[in-house]
Amino acid sequence: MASPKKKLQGLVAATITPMTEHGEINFSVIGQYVDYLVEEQGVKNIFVNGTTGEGLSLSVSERRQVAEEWVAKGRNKLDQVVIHVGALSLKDSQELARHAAEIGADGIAVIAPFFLKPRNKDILINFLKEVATAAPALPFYYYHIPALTGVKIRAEELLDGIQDKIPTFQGLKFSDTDLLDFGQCVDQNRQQQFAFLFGVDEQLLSALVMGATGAVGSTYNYMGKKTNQMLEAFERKDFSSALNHQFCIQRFINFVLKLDLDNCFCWTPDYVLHL
Ligand SMILES: CC(=O)N[C@@H]([C@@H](O)[C@H](O)[C@H](O)CO)[C@@H](O)CC(=O)C(=O)O
Repeated sequence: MASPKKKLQGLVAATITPMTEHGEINFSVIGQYVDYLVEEQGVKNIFVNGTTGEGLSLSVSERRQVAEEWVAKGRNKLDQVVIHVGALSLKDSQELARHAAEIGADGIAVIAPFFLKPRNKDILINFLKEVATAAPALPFYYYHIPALTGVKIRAEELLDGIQDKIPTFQGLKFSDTDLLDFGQCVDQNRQQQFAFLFGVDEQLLSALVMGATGAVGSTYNYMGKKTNQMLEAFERKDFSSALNHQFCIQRFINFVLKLDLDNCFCWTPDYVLHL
């Protein structure tokens, strides 16, 4: 079984993929980006090529290069670099999983295929297993984001017996607001050492109460420091302060939502600069 250096916990920034004005990846800023996360935001884990990183809009070649650059620039600075390798093509996904292992990533994550969707848990597990098998030494995370994939198979159902099928399964990245499903994932797997990573930044405090062990999100790129204050308050059982931090984060996110930005889905620091 894959054994990570240590369990993935705390904040994980879902990184933006920096682009030039000509639509090419701007590799030159990734080193500075790592330093910014670590030094200014106190965030030492990253999730690359996910939703925020627009991994599914990049070519396989671009995804490989982006992953390589983050791993290289994060070496000896970041704790863990998880690469999202989900794709509609199983072969692409397997190639990206193998590549993540070769370059020394700390884990891989996969979303459900979202065009010809798996009709049930077994079909989805089989797909995930085929990808996980391509990187047998890497911790594997399932990335549950039903609002975007349209795959509504409950995470709780998926996790039932998952390590029998996917021995490298290490945790769940849960990007959904269904706290019943999330809570039951935690409750029914207390004997396991899974990472339960919540992905709705504006509701993280509720998920901490349910047993989240960490969080993956876009806003930790620039509100990592603030969110870390909330995690610290929660840890010392100062729930009033934790709630104040969460409300502050919510006010920001609510403000951005009200901007009604046409076709803008990513939560980039540009928004912050406009505040
Ligand atoms: C749909 C979406 O982009 N969700 C974000 C959240 O961090 C989200 O931006 C935040 O909660 C604000 O709504 C993350 O769950 C996505 C994520 O972790 C990723 O980029 O892979």
